[in-house]
Parts: sequence; C-alpha cells; structure tokens
Amino acid sequence: MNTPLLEGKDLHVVHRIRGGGLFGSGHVYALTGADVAIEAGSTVGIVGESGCGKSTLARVLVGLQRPTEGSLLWEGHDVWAMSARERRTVLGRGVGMIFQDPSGSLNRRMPVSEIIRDPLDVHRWKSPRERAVRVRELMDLVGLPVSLADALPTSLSGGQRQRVSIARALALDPALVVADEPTSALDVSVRAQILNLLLDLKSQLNLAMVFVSHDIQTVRRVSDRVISMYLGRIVEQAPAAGLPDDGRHPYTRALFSAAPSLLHPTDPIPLGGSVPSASAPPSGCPFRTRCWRADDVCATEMPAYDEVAVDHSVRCYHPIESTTTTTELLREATADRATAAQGA
Ligand SMILES: Nc1ncnc2c1ncn2[C@@H]1O[C@H](COP(=O)(O)OP(=O)(O)OP(=O)(O)O)[C@@H](O)[C@H]1O
Repeated sequence: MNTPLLEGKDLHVVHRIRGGGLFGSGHVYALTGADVAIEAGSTVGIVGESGCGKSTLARVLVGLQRPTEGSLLWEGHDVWAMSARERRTVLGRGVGMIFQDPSGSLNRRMPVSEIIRDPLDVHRWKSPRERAVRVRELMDLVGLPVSLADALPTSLSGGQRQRVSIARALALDPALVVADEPTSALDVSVRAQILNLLLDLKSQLNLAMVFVSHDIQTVRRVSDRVISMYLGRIVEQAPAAGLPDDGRHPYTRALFSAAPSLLHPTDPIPLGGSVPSASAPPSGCPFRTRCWRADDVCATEMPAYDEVAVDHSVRCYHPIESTTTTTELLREATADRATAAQGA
C-alpha cells in the first residue's frame, strides 16, 4: 500500500483548564485516539455536532496545534520529531489552510497582493519578480480581477475575501488543503460559488482536501471518505458514496437523519439526553448516554474500531446492519424513547 500523504496516529488533544470560573479546574478532552490517513488527491470530510472536535482535528492536521499525544506523519516522516524549521518548511509548503471567517484571518491593513504574496516571502520562494508573477497567476486562478491587487480586505465582499484566502492557501502549490467551514460565514448566495471554486481547484491541481462543515450533505457530496466524530472521538469512517444508508454507527445515521436531503427524506431519529461534557466523557462508548441501542456492555470500555468493509471502520458494540433502513432505525429509536418515557 502507498504511504499516505498525511497520517495522524492515535492523536489526542487535552486542554487543561485552570482554577476559578464556573467549572473550576480540569481537563477538556478535545480529541481522543484519532487515526486518520489522507491519500494524495483524495477528499476527507469531517462531520459531527458542535464541539465534537472537528476544528481541533483540522488544526492538528495542519500543524497549528501540537497533539498532546500521538504522531503526525507527512509522507511517512514524523512532523513533530523534526526541527521547528524543518516542520515549518514541510507543512508550510505542503499544506494550505482555509478558515471559516475570511475577515478574521486576513490582515486588514495589507493589500490583497501582499496577503497572497506573504507565504512566498516567508518561504523565500524564488525571486521577487517571480513572486509578483505568481501573485497575478493566483488571483487569476481564484477569479479575482487584477484591479483588486491594491485593494484592502475591508473594501472587498465576503466572497472576494474568501477568494483571497484561497489564493494565499494555494500560493506554495500545496498537495493538501484543509478547509474548516470555508463557506459558513458567507452569504447563502455566494456559498455555492466558493464551494464550486474549491472543487474546480481540487480537480485542476489534484489536491487532497480535508473538508470540515456543519453542512453534512455538502460534506457527503464533495468527499471521498467521511469521518464522523462524537465527543472528541472518531466513531466512524466510511466511503461517502454509501452514506447515509450505509452508515453503521447509530450516531452517523442520527446525524444524517437530522439533515435530510431530497434523495433521502426522513424524520430525525430521536436521541435521548444531551451531549455530555468534553471534561467528563462517559465511560465506555461516548455515545451510549444518547444511543437507543446502548446496553450494559456499552458502559464497560471503549468499543474497538472495527473494519466492517473496505475503507469502512466503526467504533460500536451494536453497529447497524448494512440492510437496515433509516425508517426501521426511526421505529427502533422511537420505541426506545417511548419505553424510557414510561420508565421515567
Ligand atoms: N483552547 C481551548 N481550551 C479549552 N477547551 C477547548 C479549547 N479549544 C477547544 N476546546 C474544547 O474542545 C472541544 C472541541 O472543540 P472544537 O472547536 O474542536 O469542536 P468543533 O467540532 O470544531 O466545534 P464547532 O463545530 O462548534 O466549531 C470543545 O469541547 C471545545 O469547547
């Protein structure tokens, strides 16, 4: 098997919260035991409810955050075993990052051409003249008129600002782009334009992409593989083409049922309770406190991450059978909720 472009092995991120405040001291388990492999040219989407660790995983993958434990390998080389300079070169050139809010991630006082040129300057890419040519090339690539070269970000529309951040992310011709909610801060009318631009660039430049979004139907549509996260854990990784029907983790199926599409119309699968705190995750399976399939075994220890099909792994004691429809799951979960209500 070929070495993946980027691989995260058993990644953990734990934040320590110190003293005072409403919650006192403790730890937040933002990411626990995540294994991810990204092959050249492929797109991996990350889905999950707010606070499940999507952005943390994205930040770890681009090297913006050092994992508390685990390793990050770029073409098989351990990034955090490298010197700071080597790591900056490898990840700075290899990976581009696009953030959610282009207004927050662009220097308001720098003109567009300088923002796009910045990574070229930092990495001392070729000569100043060649950098200027490259900036023009990048503006053209992302559909920004050259007349905007001297404009400040504040004078641009949200869509134009996101085009500037895409150009900056692509400046050093990276093999991988990590896009964290790249369209959610934009007006609905320009979201599709920016998404289509990203997809065009991805195929034109044969980019690998990590795509994080709350919009799970878009994630499914643009990705080759989808990672489903719950409370800092990857609970399932599945080929996007089979989703949602082939989702084997109850959480993945519940997530998709809450955002139905015309192709997959359904009522939301009812879940019990609310998302537990990332400071005090439940024992065993993190999803068990809300899962209609949970029983005593789910509270014992973390279920293994089993491969149920090619490129398809799931962390569950009671995975959904490949033949079970969402309508059947809805019935199962509704009956479980009714029993719980009677017992209350
Ligand atoms: N610097 C920090 N200090 C303490 N806790 C943090 C910090 N950063 C993130 N967290 C916590 O880590 C967990 C994961 O956060 P993260 O931002 O990765 O989730 P997310 O899935 O991207 O959420 P959203 O979809 O709302 O952006 C959350 O419980 C969050 O509150």
